[in-house]
Amino acid sequence: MKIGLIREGKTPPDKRVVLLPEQCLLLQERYPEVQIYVEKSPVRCVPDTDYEKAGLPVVDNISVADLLLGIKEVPIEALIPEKTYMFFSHTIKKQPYNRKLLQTILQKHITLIDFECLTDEDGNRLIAFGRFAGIVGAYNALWTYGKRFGAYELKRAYECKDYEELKQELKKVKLPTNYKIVLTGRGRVGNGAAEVLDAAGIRKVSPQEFVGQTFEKPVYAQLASRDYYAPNEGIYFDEKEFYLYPERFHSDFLKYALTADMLITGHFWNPRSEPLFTVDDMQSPAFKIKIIADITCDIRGSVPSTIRATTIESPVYDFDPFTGKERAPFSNARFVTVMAVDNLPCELPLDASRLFGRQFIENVFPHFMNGDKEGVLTRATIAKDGKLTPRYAYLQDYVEGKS
Ligand SMILES: NC(=O)c1ccc[n+]([C@@H]2O[C@H](COP(=O)([O-])OP(=O)(O)OC[C@H]3O[C@@H](n4cnc5c(N)ncnc54)[C@H](O)[C@@H]3O)[C@@H](O)[C@H]2O)c1
Repeated sequence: MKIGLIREGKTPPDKRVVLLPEQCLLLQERYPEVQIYVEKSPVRCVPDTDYEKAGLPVVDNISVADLLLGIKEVPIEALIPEKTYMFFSHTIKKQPYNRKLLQTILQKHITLIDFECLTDEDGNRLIAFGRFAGIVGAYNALWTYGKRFGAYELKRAYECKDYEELKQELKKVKLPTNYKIVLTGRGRVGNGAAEVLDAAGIRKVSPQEFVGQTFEKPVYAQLASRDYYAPNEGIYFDEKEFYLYPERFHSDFLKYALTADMLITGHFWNPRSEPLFTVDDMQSPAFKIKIIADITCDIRGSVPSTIRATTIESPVYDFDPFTGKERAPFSNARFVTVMAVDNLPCELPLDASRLFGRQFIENVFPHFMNGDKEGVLTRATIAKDGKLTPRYAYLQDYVEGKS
């Protein structure tokens, strides 16, 4: 099997890659029938010469490979007919900006396997960048505090060579006594963010302690959905019911908003759920949060002050709860500063790629070699032989331009 690592072609270019040189060698060692080719790229976080040094062919034209691996959407003109591609296509929610991409994939008889759709039988994702989104998101939250209050200067995450250097930077963080950070989510993002807060020496306390006590040191609490959503009827919180019928639950987050200084989100949010709080809540003098790092980053979703995503170059804006408008960062003590970068793992591309590659080798590639007996690849295949597969047939009207 010939695998190709493609050059990322989206603008701005993404520096991440599916496999680092040593991971390519590992895959070839485990599966001698595999040969990996690398398309030349001036932007990848690993220079072409590192692949060459590892003895991997670095080529101008990747059409020699059958299975092509990338991260972001492939430019339409670069799509090679009849190949199998794996990347994040961002088409399964009928994203209008990628309609042409899916149309072209079908026209060119390309097999598209989407990384986002690779799950086990219980629906758990097998490969994702969440941990590094959490790590960079929490770091950016602490960077924002330093800037807003002039307390310390951190390098930006993308200026750090790697995660190790980022952890060294965290030694500069100085938060006041009893500074309280509330963190939502206990999945990949939530746990990645918790890693950074731990590395910054911020003590973890229970949600009950967080609300009810004062502390000599800065603290954080990591919340599960049950800690901040309550059933409309009865008192028993059933997680399965919450995932299936979020409209049967209401937000109980305000008790945290009245005691926390900073919010970092890392939960998954269903649009049928209530937001955590409202803009009216934010107008109350008792609403204490002044910095929100919304890693979840659904626009006007669970956090009403996230009125747009921000960029790595310009990661924060202020939100004025009294007008509902965006303002210049750090421009007024009454405003809430929002960090809503939606491509956080790109700030640490090498570490994020390494983790992704590891998941690819351990959780994904074996399914190519075992005849996909568990149906993992089939479940994630959106297009094949010029047609949508049955699982994704609901995209037909989107492809036809009808929705
Ligand atoms: N800003 C960025 O750059 C960036 C990057 C990656 C992911 N994200 C976002 O972060 C969020 C969390 O991602 P993750 O990888 O940690 O997900 P995950 O599945 O690992 O964890 C999700 C968390 O949300 C909770 N949750 C609440 N309602 C849920 C529901 N209906 N279904 C599933 N889980 C539910 C889970 O209990 C869990 O704690 C997602 O919205 C994702 O899009 C943002």
